[in-house]
Amino acid sequence: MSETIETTPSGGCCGGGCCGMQQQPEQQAQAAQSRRETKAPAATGVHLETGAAVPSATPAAQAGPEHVEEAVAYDGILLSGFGGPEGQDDVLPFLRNVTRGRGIPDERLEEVATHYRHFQGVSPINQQNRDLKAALESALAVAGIDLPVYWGNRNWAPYLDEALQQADAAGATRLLAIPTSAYSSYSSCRQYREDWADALEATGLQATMQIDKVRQFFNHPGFLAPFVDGVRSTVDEARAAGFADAEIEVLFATHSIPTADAERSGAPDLHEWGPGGGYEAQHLAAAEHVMAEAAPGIGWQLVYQSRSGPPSQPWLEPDINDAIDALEARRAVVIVPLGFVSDHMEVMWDLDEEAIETATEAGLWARRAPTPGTDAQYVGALVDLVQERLEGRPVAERKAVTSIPAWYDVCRPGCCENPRLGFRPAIAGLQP
Ligand SMILES: CC1=C(CCC(=O)O)c2cc3nc(cc4[nH]c(cc5[nH]c(cc1n2)c(C)c5CCC(=O)O)c(CCC(=O)O)c4C)C(CCC(=O)O)=C3C
Ligand SMILES: [Fe+2]
Repeated sequence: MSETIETTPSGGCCGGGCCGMQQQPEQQAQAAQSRRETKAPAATGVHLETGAAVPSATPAAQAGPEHVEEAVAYDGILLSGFGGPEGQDDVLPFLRNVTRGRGIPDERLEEVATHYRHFQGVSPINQQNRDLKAALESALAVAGIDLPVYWGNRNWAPYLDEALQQADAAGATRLLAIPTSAYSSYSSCRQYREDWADALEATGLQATMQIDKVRQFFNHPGFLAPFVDGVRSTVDEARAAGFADAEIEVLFATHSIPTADAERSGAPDLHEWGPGGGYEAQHLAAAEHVMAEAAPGIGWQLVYQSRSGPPSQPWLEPDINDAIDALEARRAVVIVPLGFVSDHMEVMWDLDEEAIETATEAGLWARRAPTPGTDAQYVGALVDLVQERLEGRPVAERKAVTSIPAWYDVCRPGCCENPRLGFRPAIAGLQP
């Protein structure tokens, strides 16, 4: 860990306020106590700036109300995507769906629409999810799990409502949902849970259908394995192109979110995350693991992309383009789309067009590593997440890497809420 930390300009556990450094003693004591009582996951290791040992919680998670350790006989899997347009006519209606209730001005939508227009209005995300569904179906069959996979999206057809209607028509009453999103935040966790609740209401299935969700899987080894492979081979490509290790920088890119959302991400009642909340901590832990496996000793940072919202509103930083411009001694950058499970517009535009252009203009060699997509290791991780819930596998035996143990099956109260958008009921939480 320390080797990675030394080479990490903005990476590491917190960049300032993490680990209780900015908390009042009373808050620290309370947080420490809740850690003891609940044996909650917490970062372990050495504080970046002070070098002091970070108080380590239990190395493996222990079951609490947020964990389900009993076997459940599910009737099907609800694969849940973001959704994306598949033609020019879909673009604006899709963008209005995504931003409904948020007051995002039309000029901003028009601006985002140009990214889609550039690709004939087609995002690859729906085809990625069709392929993922097919791969998941075969992998489940190979594992001897006889469950149908229903696929529905939050923001474009096929919608979650349709998937629930199909499941209901087949007689299903209990589904295990898989979001195509690995981390904790409003956009990547709570909003899925709210949209599942909405879909139950819209279809009138509230009383007859139960939806649970798999844990956030940012630290499942099968999810991270394609990133390990991608970093290893892209760093090798840079070396083959003649760059010394000290000239290579790995940039782990994820979606920026408002800092106000970040603070509420990832069970904030149980953890002393830094100002970037559980969202940032999970990404840092995942990136540290990937680097330790794939390219120990090479410099890396966590960077953010695709910021929107008014300039007055703080979002997580640094932006990937600013980070590229700030690179001094580096001549080659490896961009890793760590925050995303498949290719989609934010990968094709914000990374492959914009970030690569920024790097090229700065005279840097730049390549992007692949997203997991339908990599067999990632699909295997999804099968394992289903299997652990079917069998009620004890939390301590679940597969998890990084300094954070296996995440919760049931979200903590207040987890990933978004006060700007107001309260909406959600499934799979200790509070609705
Ligand atoms: C954390 C996160 C993920 C990763 C987790 C996950 O995968 O769920 C993600 C994924 C995606 N985001 C996507 C698209 C969009 N996201 C938007 C807006 C926003 N995303 C946010 C966050 C995230 N987004 C936030 C905080 C906003 C601002 C809204 C606000 O005001 O709070 C907008 C509106 C326009 C704009 O604001 O740019 C669009 C069109 C697509 C589909 C791309 C395609 O079609 O190929 C995907 C996979
Ligand atoms: Fe987004």
